[in-house]
Amino acid sequence: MRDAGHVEEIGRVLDGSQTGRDSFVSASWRRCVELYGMDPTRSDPAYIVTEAELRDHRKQAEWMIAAARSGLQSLFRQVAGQNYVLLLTDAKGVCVDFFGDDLFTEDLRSAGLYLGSNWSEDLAGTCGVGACIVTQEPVTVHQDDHFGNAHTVLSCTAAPIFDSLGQLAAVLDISLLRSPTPKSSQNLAMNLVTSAARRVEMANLMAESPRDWVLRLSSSPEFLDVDPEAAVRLDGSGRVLGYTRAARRLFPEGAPILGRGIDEVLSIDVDDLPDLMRDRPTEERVIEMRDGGALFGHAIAPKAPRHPHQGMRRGGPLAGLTGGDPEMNRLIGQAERLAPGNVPLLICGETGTGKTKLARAIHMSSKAQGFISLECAGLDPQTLMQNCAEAIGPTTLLLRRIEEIAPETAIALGGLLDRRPELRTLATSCFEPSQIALPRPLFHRLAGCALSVPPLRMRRDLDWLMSRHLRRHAGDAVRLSPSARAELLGRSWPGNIRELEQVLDVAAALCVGSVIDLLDLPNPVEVTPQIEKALPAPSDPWDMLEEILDACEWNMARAARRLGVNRSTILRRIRKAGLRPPE
Ligand SMILES: Nc1ncnc2c1ncn2[C@@H]1O[C@H](COP(=O)(O)OP(=O)(O)OP(=O)(O)O)[C@@H](O)[C@H]1O
Repeated sequence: MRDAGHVEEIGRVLDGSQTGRDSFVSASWRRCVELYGMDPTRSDPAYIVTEAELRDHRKQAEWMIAAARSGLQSLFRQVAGQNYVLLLTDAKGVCVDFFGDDLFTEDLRSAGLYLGSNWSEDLAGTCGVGACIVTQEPVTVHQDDHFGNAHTVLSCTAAPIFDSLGQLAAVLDISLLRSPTPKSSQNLAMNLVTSAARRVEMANLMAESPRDWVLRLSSSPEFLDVDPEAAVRLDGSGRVLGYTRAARRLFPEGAPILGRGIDEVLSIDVDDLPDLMRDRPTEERVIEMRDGGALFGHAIAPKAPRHPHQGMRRGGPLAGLTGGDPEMNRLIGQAERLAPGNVPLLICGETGTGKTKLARAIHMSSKAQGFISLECAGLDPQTLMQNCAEAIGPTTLLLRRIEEIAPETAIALGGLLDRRPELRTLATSCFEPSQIALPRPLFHRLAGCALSVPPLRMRRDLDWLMSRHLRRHAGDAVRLSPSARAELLGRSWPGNIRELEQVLDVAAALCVGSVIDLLDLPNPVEVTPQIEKALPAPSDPWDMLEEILDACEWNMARAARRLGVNRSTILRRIRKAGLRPPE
């Protein structure tokens, strides 16, 4: 009776009645009859391609099968024991990979759920894979949503997988031989299959992008690094070379995406990508969208650049750091010449002047492939070693605020650099080189050349920095009134560019309309000498003298070598500190 009712309902839909079916199902039924000339009363068996045809289909889909395999395996593990079967079909609907429970092989075969079955709509009628190919959207075709009577026991949920150029490449289908009657019972299957399809697209994009930047995006900071929602692959000038399906939403509906500049839709350009790398806290990796809203970004640098300097926009990431200030131009000139070599660099300057940004730009202009960034305050020797253990080949080791390194970590670092010549250090410090309290040998290992970043109050490109920040973070329309601009140009900026950015962000949020006026500017925060005094003093390696002596079994010569001083200094310090060797 159910079969007769099904045929009768198809008839009513063809006559234009609404029967409560999803509209994509009704549309598919109409295509089956009117376009493919199918008869709902016939129970046609599944269409299986020949062995030779299957080999061809699998060969063409080889790259997708490889990209999808581990995703499918983990999805199958999640649904193990629940009678689901997973199919990966190519864009024509032919099943090229298959995961099912061996117990049901015969049942699955007779339902057409196995390798080589063709689920395109014109052969199989309304079905999950077929409807997904036509609509290019995830769908559930549940029981008598199917057109042919042969399939009305099945429930099929399918999601499309797109290649990085936006073309449909495959369909991932999760099917049940027997399912509960409500279609909503398949909501979980829908979530599983769409997430798995998204991950396959991500894996595919990553696999084809070792020489390009990839920007991963997520609306939730918690999932940014582990399971991002979308990703784009970018060339050296920030143009889109590839994308996952979910990244479409960033771009205007219907407009082409490939070749567009990422700065057209997000408030960043290619020079900002190093600031979005994983070593930065997630909450600092916020990207504003041109049409409002914000996303969290995770940029992955090319593993093997096409050529150390090739591919980046003319001038490269270093040139993007100056707006014509003569001191900055001189510094950038030095950095450009030093970047490709292996000389360890010590980058000094006040807080917020852009030392870290300069270090990242130097890394991007170097031959190094790996990039490790560590904050020295609180860094223990184990964490240092663990972070460096996985580095293979030429690697940049960025040590932020080297003046805060603990003595035992400084000792470990010296040993590490001895053993691992492929690590090139870039160290930053808020102190002048002469004020940095480090054992001499280590200091010289880190400071092959010292670069000094000028404070903002000395820079003559403040105007350029302000306009650039406003353009990227507040939108093209927002500008400064002449009096607000004059006030900002006259400030002393103890917090340097970081402070400037915060002042502009606050002003842009407070201003009414698109002009920032004097009253919109937050008052400058002056750091008083008392506050400065309260800041922790740089750590002193002599505080660790006893531990160092213990580690050297009280051998004065060894301890002297570790601390980079002579034996008599060690003896003098031992006396001064009243230390005694253990009994
Ligand atoms: N040349 C520049 N052009 C534009 N923005 C810059 C430039 N240099 C730094 N910035 C911005 O200024 C902020 C501070 O930069 P960064 O973290 O590199 O400073 P820093 O000197 O390393 O600070 P600290 O020593 O306090 O860690 C960041 O938001 C960075 O993007």
